[in-house]
Amino acid sequence: MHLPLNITLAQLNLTVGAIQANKEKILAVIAEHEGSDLIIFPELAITGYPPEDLLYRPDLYQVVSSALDEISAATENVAVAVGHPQTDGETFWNALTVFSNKRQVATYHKRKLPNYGVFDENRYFTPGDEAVVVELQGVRIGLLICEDLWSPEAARQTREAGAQILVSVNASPFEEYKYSQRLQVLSARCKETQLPLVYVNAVGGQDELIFDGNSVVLDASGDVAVHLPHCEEAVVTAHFDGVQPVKQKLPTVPDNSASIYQALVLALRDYVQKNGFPSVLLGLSGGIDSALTLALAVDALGGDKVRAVMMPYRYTADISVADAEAQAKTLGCAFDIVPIEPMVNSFMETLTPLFGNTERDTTEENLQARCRGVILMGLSNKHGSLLLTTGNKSELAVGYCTLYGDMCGGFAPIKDLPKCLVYQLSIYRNTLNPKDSPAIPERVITRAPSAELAPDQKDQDSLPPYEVLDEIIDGYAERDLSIADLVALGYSETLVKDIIRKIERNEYKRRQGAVGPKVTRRNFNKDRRYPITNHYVHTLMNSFAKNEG
Ligand SMILES: Nc1ncnc2c1ncn2[C@@H]1O[C@H](COP(=O)(O)OP(=O)(O)OC[C@H]2O[C@@H]([n+]3cccc(C(=O)O)c3)[C@H](O)[C@@H]2O)[C@@H](O)[C@H]1O
Ligand SMILES: Nc1ncnc2c1ncn2[C@@H]1O[C@H](COP(=O)(O)OP(=O)(O)OP(=O)(O)O)[C@@H](O)[C@H]1O
Ligand SMILES: NC(=O)CC[C@H](N)C(=O)O
Repeated sequence: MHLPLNITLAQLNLTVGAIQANKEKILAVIAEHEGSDLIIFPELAITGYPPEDLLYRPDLYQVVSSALDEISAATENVAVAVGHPQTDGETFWNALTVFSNKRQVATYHKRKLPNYGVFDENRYFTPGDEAVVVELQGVRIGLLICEDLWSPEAARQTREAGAQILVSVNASPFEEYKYSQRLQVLSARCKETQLPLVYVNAVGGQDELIFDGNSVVLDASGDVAVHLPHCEEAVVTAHFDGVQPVKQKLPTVPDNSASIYQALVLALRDYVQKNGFPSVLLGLSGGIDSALTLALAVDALGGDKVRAVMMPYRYTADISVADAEAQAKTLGCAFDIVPIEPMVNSFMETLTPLFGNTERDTTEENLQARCRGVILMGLSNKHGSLLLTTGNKSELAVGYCTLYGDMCGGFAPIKDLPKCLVYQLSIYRNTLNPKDSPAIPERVITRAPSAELAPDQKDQDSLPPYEVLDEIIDGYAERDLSIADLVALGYSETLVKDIIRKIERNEYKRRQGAVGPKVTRRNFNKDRRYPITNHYVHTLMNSFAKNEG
């Protein structure tokens, strides 16, 4: 006979390195949920995730230890499971401790350390080597940490050690379609072990990572009984009748566009707020990238914290100025028009004699982008406002952006969105406004994309259609397809080789670019760490030529 059990899932937004503030947040939840039997916090809750090389600092462990003492002292009426790094001076573990009755009941060490994609846990931690099960109200609870669940072994061993309910603490980052992928994995573990699972994820933006929450309780058949919201903090108590979770009303799961959009809003808001910026600004061109970035910024921070600057030059169409102004008005943010003609002319006067008898080329185009960068950085410095840079994944892939020009900025909200996804999210965002006041003017979505750096310039003068470009980038950079694979998909060899060369040649540019949130399965940051000085592209081209010959 088991007593009813109440388990509280604390899906909190914690801040990396803010050990005292994180502890205070944890203590506040404990004080509010003393009627619960067990409160569960996310993976490495004390330090936030991922603490990266902070884990090398010996002083970190002293601060963690005194925070844990305070948490332990608050557990007179409720048990608490809290994640933290731990060391004995030589070995370092990713740990989960259960406190109850003001004492440490058990500490579990993560057995499966993720070391792929954005993860680096082998750099810091040694894997644990045993299952840990604690008994609460006569129910045996097995402890797991995030990656432990992504293969069958650890959950199976925990069941063999006597667990009747699995509890997992997590810092599982968002990417497109991650929720359904995660649910399949979790559900498989429940079916294999025939045990229910309480899965508590972190929420919040942390540099390029977004933790999307979506904590769940699954029953022993792998069906969802409790589901916490996407990209919001939430503390929810799940009720267990014996070892069976009682089903609660489930929230609607946002579709692909909504889930990405909300994740980007969270990432932007947390980056700005956690880094202490009072406001943001951006260059608003009348094009779709800056328009979507503006909508995200206003949704994240409110119009009063956002400034848009239109900086026309002689190639800027009147409709670009009109659309930029209309959008800023609809979204209620500050808007300035600052023509760059005098600046460009002055630079050209100085540079022309130095250029000698050279032809006009992208140098002159880059100068326009750089004049805009100087204006925006001046405003950023003067007002302490963070400059948002507006490049998307397709442009950054092929280097279609100017260093120290439109790449100026401290955060890049859409850097991991291929251009086609920029369109998809813009169309989605417009469904949230009344038809007569779209968040993004319709013409911005329907007109042909242009950098407006030369007369009548269109992106497609230098690049293939974005549907094609995005497919090739996805195939080559995200799925590691070969030239032959891409040609077999129907793309011309010349085009495939040209895009691959551009991708490889522009690693240096991406490396200098601002940080921004991961959305795709493989971003150009932690997920794909390519050398800058790198001749593999020649190897690739040569070996393809040989295969063909
Ligand atoms: N491996 C390497 N390591 C370090 N630095 C390297 C490098 N290779 C070149 N560089 C340096 O980088 C410089 C070239 O880079 P950069 O100055 O950026 O200029 P670049 O890549 O030559 O030109 C920028 C391109 O982006 C297009 N654009 C610009 C602005 C906005 C948009 C848009 O639609 O959004 C498009 C523009 O039309 C042009 O085709 C060279 O002068 C060289 O010194
Ligand atoms: N006339 C302009 N006024 C203000 N900012 C501009 C202007 N032109 C370019 N920018 C800034 O530089 C970025 C690069 O934009 P550009 O127009 O060159 O091409 P894009 O990548 O198609 O971007 P967008 O779709 O926003 O126009 C813009 O997103 C914007 O932030
Ligand atoms: N922190 C972790 O162990 C995360 C790894 C895991 N595979 C995930 O993305 O959910």
